[in-house]
Amino acid sequence: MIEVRDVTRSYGNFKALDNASLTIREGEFFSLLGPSGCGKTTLLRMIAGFDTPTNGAILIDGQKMAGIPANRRPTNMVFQSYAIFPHLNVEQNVGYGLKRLRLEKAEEKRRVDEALAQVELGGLGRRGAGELSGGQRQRVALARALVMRPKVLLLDEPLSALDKKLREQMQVELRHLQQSVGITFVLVTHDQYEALAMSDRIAVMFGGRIAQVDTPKQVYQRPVNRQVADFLGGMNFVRARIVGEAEGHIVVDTPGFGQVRAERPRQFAPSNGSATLGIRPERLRVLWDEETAKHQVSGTVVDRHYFGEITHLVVEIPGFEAPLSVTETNNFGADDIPVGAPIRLAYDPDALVAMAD
Ligand SMILES: Nc1ncnc2c1ncn2[C@@H]1O[C@H](COP(=O)(O)OP(=O)(O)OP(=O)(O)O)[C@@H](O)[C@H]1O
Repeated sequence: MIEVRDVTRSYGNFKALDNASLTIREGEFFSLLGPSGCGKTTLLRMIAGFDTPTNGAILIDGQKMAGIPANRRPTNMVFQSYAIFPHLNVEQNVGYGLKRLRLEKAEEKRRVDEALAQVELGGLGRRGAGELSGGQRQRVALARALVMRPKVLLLDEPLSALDKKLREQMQVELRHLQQSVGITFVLVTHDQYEALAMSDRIAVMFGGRIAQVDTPKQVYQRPVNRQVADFLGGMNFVRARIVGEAEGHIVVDTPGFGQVRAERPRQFAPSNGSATLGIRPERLRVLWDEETAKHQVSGTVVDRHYFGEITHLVVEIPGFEAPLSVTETNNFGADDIPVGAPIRLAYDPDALVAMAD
């Protein structure tokens, strides 16, 4: 288990990390997600022991890490530029870190073979580093870290150099690998899809602060504020007036959706009387022909963008301050709806999320 307790990292007056606290559980796939410069690499490097907190403490398995150098920590890091040695073959690259353990030759070979099998590179041990694809090089870098049998594997944007298709394939593989070896993975990424696809839990960070720590579904469906909602994908925002409060819920009124009961936002100051209501574009559904729904709004299509499997519609609704974005699959012909056409949209009130303003 990793505990980050009130950790700040300052450079002069600038705080790269500002009083961050979180707990990463044993065996968890945990991601640090946020835009460039939010402090995620800074936090990862401090867990690894490559950097030191200005204030606060980092504990691994209950032990304070202050003063313990990187090579004495139960962690191992896989870097973005997967720094494998070009003059060594795959086996030599993977076995490199084992040299200082002075194992018996047979034991060393057994561990290298095991690590290569874990990343599905068995049989490629004699290949030169220069004779590998990008995906294979990434696997060598992973094997090189796994061979040290760390309790925690730290990954700094490990897939960012790969093209989209390979990256998606490696995301699945990395997740399987983590489940089969059962060790804790901490991943730094600025790619929300990557974090959502792979993680047990995600810490979303902005400007050196941790905004939310939750499961992928929770951060996506129940973001604590607009910033988190926006970073994790498209979101329609509607300003709402708070007209009632109940246990764990609030009742809000909007000109467009009327009165709805919503889960009470976690970061919420009830005094100011207003909140923001959000709904994801894919939670609005086009109603065709005579179809009706209990909850629906009507408007006009003002723009349309075709993306192959889906179409993105922009819909103006009387009473709404901004047009709604709608993503609809092309199964029923959303790609043929003309701009200017009248349209009705169904929504589930449970898909509306109230956020602090
Ligand atoms: N040695 C340093 N001196 C001064 N400022 C630094 C130093 N290292 C990092 N910073 C600043 O701290 C902030 C956080 O950096 P960090 O590398 O943690 O961001 P990040 O979220 O990992 O971003 P990226 O995805 O671009 O790597 C940035 O504004 C960066 O410029």
